[in-house]
Amino acid sequence: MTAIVPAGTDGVAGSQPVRAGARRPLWTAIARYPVAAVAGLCLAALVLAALVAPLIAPGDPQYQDLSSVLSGPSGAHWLGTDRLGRDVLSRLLFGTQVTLLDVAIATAVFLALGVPLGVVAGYRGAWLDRVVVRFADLVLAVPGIIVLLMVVAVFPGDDVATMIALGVIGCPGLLRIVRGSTLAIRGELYVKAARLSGLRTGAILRRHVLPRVAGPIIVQTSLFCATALLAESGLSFLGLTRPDTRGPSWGNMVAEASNAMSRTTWLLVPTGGALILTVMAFGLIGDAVRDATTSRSVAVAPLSRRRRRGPKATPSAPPVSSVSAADTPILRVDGLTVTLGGSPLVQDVGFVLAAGEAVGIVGESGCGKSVTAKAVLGLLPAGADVAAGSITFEGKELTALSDKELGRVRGSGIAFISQDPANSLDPTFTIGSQLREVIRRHHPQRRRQADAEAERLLRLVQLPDPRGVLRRRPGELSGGMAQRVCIAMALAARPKVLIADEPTTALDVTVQAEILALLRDLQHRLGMALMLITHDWGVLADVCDRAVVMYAGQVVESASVEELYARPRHPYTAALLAANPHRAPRDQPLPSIPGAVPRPGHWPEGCHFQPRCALAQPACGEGPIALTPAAPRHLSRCIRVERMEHR
Ligand SMILES: Nc1ncnc2c1ncn2[C@@H]1O[C@H](COP(=O)(O)OP(=O)(O)OP(=O)(O)O)[C@@H](O)[C@H]1O
Repeated sequence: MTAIVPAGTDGVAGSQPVRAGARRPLWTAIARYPVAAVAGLCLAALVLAALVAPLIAPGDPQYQDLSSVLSGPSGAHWLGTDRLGRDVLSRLLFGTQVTLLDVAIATAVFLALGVPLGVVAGYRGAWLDRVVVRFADLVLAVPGIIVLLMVVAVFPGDDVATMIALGVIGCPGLLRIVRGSTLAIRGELYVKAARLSGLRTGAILRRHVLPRVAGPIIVQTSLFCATALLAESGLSFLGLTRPDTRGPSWGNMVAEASNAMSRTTWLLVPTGGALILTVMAFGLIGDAVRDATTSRSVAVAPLSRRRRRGPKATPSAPPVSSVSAADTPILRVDGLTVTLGGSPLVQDVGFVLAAGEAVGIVGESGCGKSVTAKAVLGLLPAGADVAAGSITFEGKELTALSDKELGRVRGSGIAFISQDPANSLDPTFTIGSQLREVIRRHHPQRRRQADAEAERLLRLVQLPDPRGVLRRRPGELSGGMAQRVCIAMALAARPKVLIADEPTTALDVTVQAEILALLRDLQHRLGMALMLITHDWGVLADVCDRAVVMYAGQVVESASVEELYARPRHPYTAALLAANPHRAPRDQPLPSIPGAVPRPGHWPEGCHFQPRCALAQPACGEGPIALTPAAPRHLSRCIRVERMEHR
């Protein structure tokens, strides 16, 4: 057995952070680009000038002083006058109002279509994604200028209609970028962890997805604003939008200046300069946000994109019984077969978990341990389905539940902790914020109460300085601390079953021992059932009461841990135990099992282990072998079980 070091402070407070540096807020990151900051200030000044134009403009923009036409800058007219003697500064200020309002309309439509459609398509996937992508392809395929001219023809002089059309034409670019970013974020472990902790889709999108796609959205928006500004000016220059008689815009001021070009070139300077500077400001802000978001992602290191959410499990066929009776089972898996593309990933898997019991699922890599856990959580990979069998939690059939109902069970009934704590937490938010949200999701309460509960949970998982930890971001925590926070989050809803998928794999040895001791302690104190996935017999012996051994998608043996250690009744268990470094004689080479676990779709007929088994005989390959009692509360899937007894 592995010696467990009592939980202490080693590897908790003193360990090195998992990632260097905390995630900087976007605005702080942008502030590092002075040119962009100046561009931002210029834009802000422009918006302010547009808002207060009636107060600061020297005169009426339409007032004609025919005694002073085409005059240059003077004390009376700071920016001169046009061909009708109208004050250029006043026209520029009022024109800013019109032009910026038009740009704002187009941008609002661009954002209102691009962001929600992109996020929903990327997050939901399936048919919704296909419909949204087809819509984007369709809009992209239609030449934008033709659409704009058609709108201008149908709504002559209506700049609002033209700007709405511009927003629609521009949105597919944004939609595709947001969709792509959301697709990547959806696969992140912390999004999966948020789903497992029972957070609603809206809350996940708001808290975990939108902040991460904000950078690309701002970049695209600033570029679109520049395009909309040029398009608006171009169309009004051509006289295709709002006529000059309804007030100036930058476009019709440029048109006026070009008509007077043969007499003076000055008229083009104020409006042309304002246009160029504004387009440049949008571009510079876009560049700065892009650079800032890139450097932020580099600072926090790429997150893993491993497991994706699968479709809802389909109701199963009648169960094939392959489990022993146990005291008040809280979780019961019976005859479970999961297929992917018609080929089984796990087959006829059965086991029970009694309330307050710790059961270990053990086996080599690729035997189906994680697929079984994902089936229980209703989070199978895309394309995988429960083809047969039943999974009941407190007597409720989970395979028949809707996504929403399963969401309620996840987190509050069955919680999950993964092997990758660092990536299970959203790097953008503080630990306090993430923990508080999960607490309030399951038990609505005031923020102050939730803060106190968060602190209590961090104390429960033996984190020193819980208040300090609540203020930190995941990047500032060591691996051991991050796993303790994940455990605290899993416990927030007071679950009855905790599934831990190799929870110590990513941690160093001392911290591994501390986390295992913590899990065992919590399981006893809270009376929670624990399903621990591991390939380490030492871990199993330290934490679990019973073990379920899996090989090539099947349960091949299940019994109490002591019984398995003392009297394994399946050659695979015996071979695994013999290869266990904790039990092997020191001065002899460690025995290994010849060959490798066959991949799904390549399982042999009959016993899946027989090609690697020293006891195999022709009958082992003749047909399916059932999991049958080999001793009281001891099941084995082997027809040579008697031979095992006499070894
Ligand atoms: N999304 C997927 N697509 C295709 N095959 C998959 C997928 N997920 C799992 N599998 C296959 O299913 C089998 C069981 O995988 P699973 O992850 O459950 O194994 P495991 O026993 O948990 O191994 P490990 O200890 O390495 O996590 C493996 O052969 C794996 O390649």
